[in-house]
Amino acid sequence: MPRTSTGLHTLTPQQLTASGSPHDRVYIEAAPGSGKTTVSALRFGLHRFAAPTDAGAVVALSFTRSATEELRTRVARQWGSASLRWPHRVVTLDTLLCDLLFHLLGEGVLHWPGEHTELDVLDSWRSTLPTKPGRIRPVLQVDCGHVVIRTVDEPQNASHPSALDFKGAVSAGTCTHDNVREVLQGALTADPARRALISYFENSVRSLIVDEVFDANDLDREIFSLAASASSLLTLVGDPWQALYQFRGARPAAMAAYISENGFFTHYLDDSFRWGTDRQAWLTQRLRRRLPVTLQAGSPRDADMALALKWKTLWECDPHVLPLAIKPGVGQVQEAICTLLLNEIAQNALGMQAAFLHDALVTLGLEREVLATTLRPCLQSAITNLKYGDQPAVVWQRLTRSLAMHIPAIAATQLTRKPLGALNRLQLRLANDWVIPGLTAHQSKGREWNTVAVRLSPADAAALAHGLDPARSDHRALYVALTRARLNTLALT
Ligand SMILES: Nc1ncnc2c1ncn2[C@@H]1O[C@H](COP(=O)(O)OP(=O)(O)OP(=O)(O)O)[C@@H](O)[C@H]1O
Repeated sequence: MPRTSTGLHTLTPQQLTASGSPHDRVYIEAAPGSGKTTVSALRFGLHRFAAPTDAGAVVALSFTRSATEELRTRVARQWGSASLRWPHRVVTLDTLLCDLLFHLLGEGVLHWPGEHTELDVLDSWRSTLPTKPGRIRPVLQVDCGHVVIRTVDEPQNASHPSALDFKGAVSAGTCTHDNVREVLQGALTADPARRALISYFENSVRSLIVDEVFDANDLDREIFSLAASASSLLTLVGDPWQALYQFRGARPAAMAAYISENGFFTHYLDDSFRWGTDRQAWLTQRLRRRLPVTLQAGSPRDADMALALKWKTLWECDPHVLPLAIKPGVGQVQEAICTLLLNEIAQNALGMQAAFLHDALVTLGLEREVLATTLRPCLQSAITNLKYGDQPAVVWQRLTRSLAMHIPAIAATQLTRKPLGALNRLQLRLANDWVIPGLTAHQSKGREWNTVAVRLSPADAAALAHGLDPARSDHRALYVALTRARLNTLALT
C-alpha cells in the first residue's frame, strides 16, 4: 500500500467506512496492525472539523502514556496541530478520570479532606511515601458526598504506605490514580454525582473515541455509559485478543457484552499492514485460529527486540539482551539509583531510555535536567568502573557517596542493603560489545519492530504447542508479543 512522505496512506475501504461511520455508537474491531490507531486518528479529525465552531470537545482516549502519545502524534500529523487546540484533546483515560473528579470537587458534589478542589495525582505511592509489605491498605471511600480515609484488610500482602503517612498526604491534596478511581467508584453509587457527570459530558464533550477499549475496567465502562447517555458520540476501538490490563480490573468479556447489549454499530478491519512476510501473516492467522505453532529458534544477534512476559525472564536469558527495567527488590531508593544507571547504559548502547526513568526521578525528588547536567558524570564513571571489572560493592559505595552530594533523598536514607545482584547483571551486559533491548509484552503493546525474539517460559511454550486461548490473560500477553514483528518472530534460545 503506498505511503506518502507525510506518513499518510491510501486507506482501505474498510478503514474509510469505519472512520466515517455516521452512527452515534460505533465499535471497531481490528486485528494487530490493521489500523486501529490510524482509524481512531482519522475519526478524531472528522468529528473535530465536522462542526468547527461547536464548543463541545472531541476527546480521544487510550490507556497507556505511550499509546496516547502515538495517537496524539498521528492526529497532529494527519490533521495539523490546530486539531488539538483546547478543548479537543488526546489524553490517557486516567487524565479524563482526574478531570471528572476535579469537576465533582469543583461543583461541590464531593468534598475532599481539607476542601481541596485540585489534586496532585501520582502514579503510585512508592515514589513518594515509604511503603512496607502488609495486608492493611489505606484507601479512600465516599460517605454522603465526603471523601473519607479508611483501611481495608487485603487477602494478600502487597506494598502500602502507613495509614498515618497516607492521611497526611491525602489531607495535603495528594493521591494516586488508584485513589481517583476508588473515589469515583464510590461517588457513582449516588445520583448527584451521576447527574453531575452526565451534565459535564452534555456541556463539554461531543465525541469520545476510546482506543484499546478491551483494557477498560468496570468503572471505565460506567464512564463510557454516562457519556453515551449524555448523547456524546461514542466510538470504541479494540481487539479482544490484545486486552492486557487484567491487573487493573480489565474484563474483556464484560466489555464485549456491553458492546453487544448497547446497540453499537460494528465495523471490522481485517487487513493487517504490519506483516512484511507471508510467514508473519501465517503465524498471526494460526494464533488467532487457536492452532498450535512452532517458532523458529534464534539468538539476540538475529533480532531487533527481545520480548517476554516478565522482566525476570529477560534478565535470566542471554546477556546480549538488555532489559529496559530493573527491580533489585532491596528498597525504593536503591531501585531508583539502579534505574538511573540502567538508563545511562541503555542510552550509551541503544540510544533508548529506561522504562521507569520517570518513577526513579520522582522517588529521588529530581528534575530531569539535573540528571543531564549534574548526575551524568557520576553515573558514567560508575559504568566505566563496572565495565572494567571493579567489585559491584565498591562501585556502589563510591556511586552513592557521590550522588548523595546532589540528592537529599540519598543522603537521608540508610542504604544498608546493596543491590549487588542487579549490579552483577548490569556488569554482565557491560562486558558485551553489543546488546539488543528487552521489553515485556505489556510495554510492547501498540509497537512494532522488524524481527522480534520472544523468550518463552515452559508455560508459554506449552500454550503455543496447544494453541492460545483468548480468555486467558497470559495467552493474550503472549499473543501481543508474537504479533509485534513486521518480518519474523523467533523463539529466543
Ligand atoms: N491503509 C494503510 N496502508 C498502508 N499502511 C497502513 C494503512 N493503515 C495502517 N497502516 C500502517 O500499518 C501500521 C499499523 O497501523 P496501526 O498502528 O494503525 O495499527 P493498529 O491496529 O493500531 O496496531 P496494533 O494492533 O499493534 O495496536 C502502521 O505503520 C500504519 O502506519
